[in-house]
Amino acid sequence: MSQMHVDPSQLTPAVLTPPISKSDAQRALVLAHLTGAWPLPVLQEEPEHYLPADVHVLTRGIHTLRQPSGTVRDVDCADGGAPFRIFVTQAAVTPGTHVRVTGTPRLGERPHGPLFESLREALGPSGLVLKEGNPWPVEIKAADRTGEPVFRVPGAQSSQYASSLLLGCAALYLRERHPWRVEIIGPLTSAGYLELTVSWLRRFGFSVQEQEGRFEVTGYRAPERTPAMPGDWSSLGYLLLIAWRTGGSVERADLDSAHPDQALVRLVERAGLKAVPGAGTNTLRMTGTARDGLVASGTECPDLLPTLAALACVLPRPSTLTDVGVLRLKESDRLEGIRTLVSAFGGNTHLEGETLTIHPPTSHPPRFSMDSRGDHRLAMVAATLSVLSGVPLSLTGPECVEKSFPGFWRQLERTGVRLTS
Ligand SMILES: O=C(O)C1=C[C@@H](OP(=O)(O)O)[C@@H](O)[C@H](O)C1
Ligand SMILES: C=C(OP(=O)(O)O)C(=O)O
Repeated sequence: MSQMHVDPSQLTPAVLTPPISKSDAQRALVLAHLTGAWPLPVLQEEPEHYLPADVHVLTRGIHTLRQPSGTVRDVDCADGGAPFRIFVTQAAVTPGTHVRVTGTPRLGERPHGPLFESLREALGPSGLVLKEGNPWPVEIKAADRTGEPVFRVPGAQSSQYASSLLLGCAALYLRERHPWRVEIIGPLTSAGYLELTVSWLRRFGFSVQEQEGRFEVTGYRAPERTPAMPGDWSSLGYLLLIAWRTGGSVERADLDSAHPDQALVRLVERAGLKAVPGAGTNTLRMTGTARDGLVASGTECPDLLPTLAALACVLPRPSTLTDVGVLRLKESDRLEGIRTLVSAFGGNTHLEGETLTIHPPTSHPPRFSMDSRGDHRLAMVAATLSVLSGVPLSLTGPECVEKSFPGFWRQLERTGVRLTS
């Protein structure tokens, strides 16, 4: 595992650029495939080295589904939760498909059972084969017919099950020309991501009816143009905080995006920070002086909580993160990761039920160390804390940022941070 030293002693203002959002791109990829807009022009225009690895993962998966059927094909989903879950449903509803899917050990450990069960319940009687290895490979032979047009799935662990199934409903609607729906059992976590899926379906011309936990695809009419791809609000979270500290700005910060992590703009206001327009379209900078702690929920914006935890370490008062249980189910146990980061920086955390309180340190340490545990967000969040505090960081495993933000280290260098191995 490689080592990186982050030296934030000579910061300078810069205009910083996030990558496109992998969550938006994954939805657009599937819908482009289904509606005849493949390959998606906006992705072709993006510099190859700036595309999140998870976008490549799903692109390869869909490419497989577009090949003539007949042979068993292997698909590697690497560490991609959403790409894997989205791909599984598309494979299950694409007649003639027979694939063997693999991924990292961590992806294999993450929960997928409710999605598999939902697919088996709806499509198993119609010929779907979905066999789990230990945990890999997951073998899928598509259903050749269908039955009752409904997928039922629990909402508690992940919104990705419902998003994946709703994209499956779009595929089945186009095939059968009658409505298909997803019924969510119990409360839905990360609901904003299912709304993101609905918003992409609509942008691609699908009609979606929503009513008390039921999401139904009821129509399709080709749109006049393919929608634009916004900058990634999860990545904008790190960059906006870095811009606050360095006096720089960020571009591609589209405030009309439907991404849940746009909540950052509202959530930091409690701490005394404000995002204001910078020079240029969709350019923002951050002003204000830290005066209080933060309050944020893992149900609203799970991927933002590690970023907010980094900010919490440099605020004058404690911060509260609620509904943190879902963080255990990500690329690493991020609840544990946040607690480790705060304590490496000299602060304290207190967990009561699903609520984590972060007490910032009274004085900053001379330096701190962090192991990313292969989790892109922990790597970028540790580096963000280093910039926010001016404290040098020794980071183990920096390369995992590829998953969502391959250009992260280059952006950090633009703002004067010196990186050495
Ligand atoms: O649908 C998506 O693109 C995502 C949904 C969220 O996951 P959960 O719904 O599992 O919380 C989020 O954490 C993940 O990074 C991306
Ligand atoms: C949880 C994440 O992604 P996924 O679930 O798609 O692996 C993430 O990017 O923070």
